[in-house]
Amino acid sequence: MSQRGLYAITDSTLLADGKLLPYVTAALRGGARWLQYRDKSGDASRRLDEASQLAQLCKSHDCELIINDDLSLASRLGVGLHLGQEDGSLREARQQLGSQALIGATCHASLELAAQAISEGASYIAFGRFFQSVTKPGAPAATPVLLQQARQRFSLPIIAIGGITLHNAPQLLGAGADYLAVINGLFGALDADTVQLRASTFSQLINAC
Ligand SMILES: Cc1ncc(COP(=O)(O)OP(=O)(O)O)c(N)n1
Ligand SMILES: Cc1nc(C(=O)O)sc1CCOP(=O)(O)O
Ligand SMILES: [Mg+2]
Repeated sequence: MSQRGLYAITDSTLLADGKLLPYVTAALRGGARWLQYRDKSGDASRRLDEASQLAQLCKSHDCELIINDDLSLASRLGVGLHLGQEDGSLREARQQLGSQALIGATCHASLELAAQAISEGASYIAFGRFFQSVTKPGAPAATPVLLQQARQRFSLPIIAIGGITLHNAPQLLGAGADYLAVINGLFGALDADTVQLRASTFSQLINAC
């Protein structure tokens, strides 16, 4: 598994109307290393269907698939999982998914939440939001200094999220982020070609740091 890269996150509003597969394909062609399926609908059968298709796509592009919020879907597909503070037990997820599974935790702007997540079995820690986010405007704010502190204290992958664009990404990379988790700055594009170009530019920025 690569240790740095672009972490693309899907959004059911941005990727409605048949855009999910072509836009994700474009992100993977552009070099996204991790993909999170983030769908807040309660439509279990559509979620299973979409996540299964994404699992195939990720496999053929050597990309890790991570399911947001839903341990049972991650377990069913044998893929990774991302849990927020209100999304259930990391220990239970680790137990159910096994020692090799990629399991991430939202840590907001708190090194203590990160230390706790690591002790409970997280494979990566995610901090944010670093900039104003169209997708999640109410998320608590974090600053790049936090990334520097996390870098000094923890050795597992550090993820930055929230309002990230090609323009502001270098600040976070310079402060120590390993992965940039992006929704609107990647998928908020008029066509799939633009998504691919953005993904490859993010990937180049990350590799250059
Ligand atoms: C990589 C990454 N970091 C943070 C989040 C946010 O998770 P959460 O706080 O559970 O919020 P929702 O995404 O579930 O709305 C994330 N999804 N991914
Ligand atoms: C899902 C999510 N979680 C955040 C956090 O800070 O925990 S910010 C966020 C939204 C990320 O989307 P965009 O790249 O469009 O800002
Ligand atoms: Mg969540």
